[in-house]
Amino acid sequence: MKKIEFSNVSLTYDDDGTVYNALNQMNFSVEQGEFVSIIGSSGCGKSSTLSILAGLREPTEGQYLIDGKVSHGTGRNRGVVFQHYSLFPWMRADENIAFGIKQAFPETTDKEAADIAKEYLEKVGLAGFGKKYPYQLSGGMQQRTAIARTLAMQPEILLLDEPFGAIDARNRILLQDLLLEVLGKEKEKKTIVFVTHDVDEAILLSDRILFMDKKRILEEFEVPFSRPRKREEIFQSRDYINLRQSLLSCFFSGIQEKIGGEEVVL
Ligand SMILES: Nc1ncnc2c1ncn2[C@@H]1O[C@H](COP(=O)(O)OP(=O)(O)OP(=O)(O)O)[C@@H](O)[C@H]1O
Repeated sequence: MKKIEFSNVSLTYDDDGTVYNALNQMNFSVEQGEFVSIIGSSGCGKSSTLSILAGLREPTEGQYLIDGKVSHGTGRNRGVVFQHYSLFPWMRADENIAFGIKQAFPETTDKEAADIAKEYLEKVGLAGFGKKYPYQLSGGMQQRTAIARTLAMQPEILLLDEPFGAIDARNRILLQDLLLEVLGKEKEKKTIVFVTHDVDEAILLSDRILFMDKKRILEEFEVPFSRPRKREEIFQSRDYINLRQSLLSCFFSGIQEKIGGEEVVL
């Protein structure tokens, strides 16, 4: 069943009278429970796509459907994690999570919200860090907290906009593995749209990868690995090498046109 459907979505930004077309007649869909990554060069419109899906912007033309119904604005069925951790600096980690829970489920008591916050902190490997303020946590720990907050709000759809983009290489690996582990344990399988520049990250995490350029989806690739996944096994397989090569070719295929020359040496 289609959980998300983008139908001829265009988006223009009006920047003080200068109109810029960021998305052009974009079409794609995501199945219920599917993990889809969107990759593409900087400025191709990935974040704009996600902001429409999150309900933070409305398409200028076209529409998007969730569960078969045209959607507008934000909603409890969607949770977003951004690259910058977006925690409230004046709240402790557990309070940040409990606040999210109370926003999503206002009927929850303070005690229930605190218990759920504790449970989710444990899930992301931060048991014992609930009383810390964001400035007392590393970037990776802050992002774990942001992921815990979003998951604790129990969205059906998880939207992640380069969530590990600001994390160092070692912690990035730990967080990718953690995300796979945590998602694998959720009762309901989430539908996920994940924006990244990182080809390896997209292959490791996704069921399908959409390559974006020229303000729309240009190609899509099925990721042929079963779950649970082991990074070492995947990265040594022939399928991985072939898929990686195909994705990199997408990135480089327009490069002559972009830099304006015939003689490109890579
Ligand atoms: N608020 C805005 N006003 C005007 N133009 C914008 C605005 N936000 C984005 N754009 C432009 O729209 C285009 C798409 O931006 P978007 O952030 O969606 O790309 P992206 O693929 O996510 O880029 P990156 O990978 O660098 O984050 C870019 O050319 C950007 O400059």
